[in-house]
Amino acid sequence: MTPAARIAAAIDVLTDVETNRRPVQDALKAWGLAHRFAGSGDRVAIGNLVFDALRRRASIAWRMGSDSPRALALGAFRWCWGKDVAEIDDRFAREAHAPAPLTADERVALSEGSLDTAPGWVQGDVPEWLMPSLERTFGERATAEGAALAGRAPVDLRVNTLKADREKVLEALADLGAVAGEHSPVAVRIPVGEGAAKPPHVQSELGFGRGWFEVQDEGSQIAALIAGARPGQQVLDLCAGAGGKTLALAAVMDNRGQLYAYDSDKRRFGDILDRIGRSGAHNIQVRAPAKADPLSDLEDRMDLVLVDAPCTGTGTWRRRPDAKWRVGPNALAMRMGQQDEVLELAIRYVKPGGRLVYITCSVLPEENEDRIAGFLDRHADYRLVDPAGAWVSGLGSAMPASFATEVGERGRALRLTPATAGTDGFFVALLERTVQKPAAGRER
Ligand SMILES: C[S@@+](CC[C@H](N)C(=O)[O-])C[C@H]1O[C@@H](n2cnc3c(N)ncnc32)[C@H](O)[C@@H]1O
Repeated sequence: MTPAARIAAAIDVLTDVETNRRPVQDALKAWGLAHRFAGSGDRVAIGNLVFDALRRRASIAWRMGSDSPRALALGAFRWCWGKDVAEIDDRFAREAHAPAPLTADERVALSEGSLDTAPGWVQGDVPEWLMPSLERTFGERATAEGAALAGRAPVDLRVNTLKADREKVLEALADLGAVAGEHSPVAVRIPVGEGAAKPPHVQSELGFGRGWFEVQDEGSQIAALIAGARPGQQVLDLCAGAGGKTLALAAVMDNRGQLYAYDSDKRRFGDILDRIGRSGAHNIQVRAPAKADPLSDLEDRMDLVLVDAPCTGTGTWRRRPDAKWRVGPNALAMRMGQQDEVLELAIRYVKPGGRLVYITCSVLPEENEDRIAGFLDRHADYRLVDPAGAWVSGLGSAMPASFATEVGERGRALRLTPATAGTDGFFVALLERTVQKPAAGRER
């Protein structure tokens, strides 16, 4: 397919996403099934253009004076892929299956469209209703943080230290341009290309089948590394999903002790058993929800309970840009309720002196600092542990000061973002249950 025909296809896919309210991956798949002649390079290019258009939807719409699928695709080609109007005009005139020629208004917008007078939420490509929350989190940096969340994300791998070390993985993936991650000592990063560049398919590498590495954002790795799991401990991953953090914890525990992986929705386990098999971890028990409480034997016994809470996923907007424009106030309120609920569930299992680690992949204070402040108000027998010490023990380096976030007057938690850490957005609060009984009136 010609580049112009790919733009036409991207317009079709964006139209499908808009009119049928379809997830973008489903719309891309449907387009592929209906256009079997398209090669893999075409599919990647069309997908890249669609994702870029959604990442920068607000700023493109502002410059184009329209948020139609055509305006978004043209704008992405212009501002995300760096093509000028002359090239677009020329391609549309010459190439087969091109979209209709540019109108005079489109030509003006594409050559002169500017963000100089645009509000912060447009410049940062964030939903307008969330701007106050982002300003609460980031202050004056809200626009820049939003813009960083509107970029493309690299492919991050976590080296599985049960089977390999970082040197070995770097060597095996040298052809893909793999480099060591900046913070996590077990991170390998494959930088993302521009325009129509194909992302690496790391699952077809031999090292993947051998269990040498897993795909996991460096921020998610850091969350697991600072949680404080130790070999020989009893650990519960209460919101395990497909086991991304479970596997990272298993590697830290070096196959010693016991790790329980639970999720209230068994469909979320996905391929967790295959992943565990590949990883060489022998100390993981997966426990599925059942009529009789499947976790009752763990009460008051866990050294560590990890709560990787359900959240709006605002920290993963680079990877799921369509979710950015779909999330609304009701979804946020629902998540906050679930977060309180799962924290209340988690404390059943933490032993006196044990640790409760709360994680979200969100940057909204409503899901992070507010939830933890509320939790600490309700539970006098918990205190917040500063992440700087945990960072030193878990990562073997000093935590950059800008990664700390205040939880009211209660202490500090960790916040990572694409702008500050080059990772997805993550929040991690380390909570410790005191050994003493709580004061009267503040029972758990
Ligand atoms: C952020 S995802 C977990 C991702 C996973 N830990 C990983 O690293 O790949 C949150 C998970 O929490 C689960 N969940 C939500 N409420 C829960 C509850 N009350 N108890 C246990 N799991 C819950 C959801 O089903 C979902 O799979």
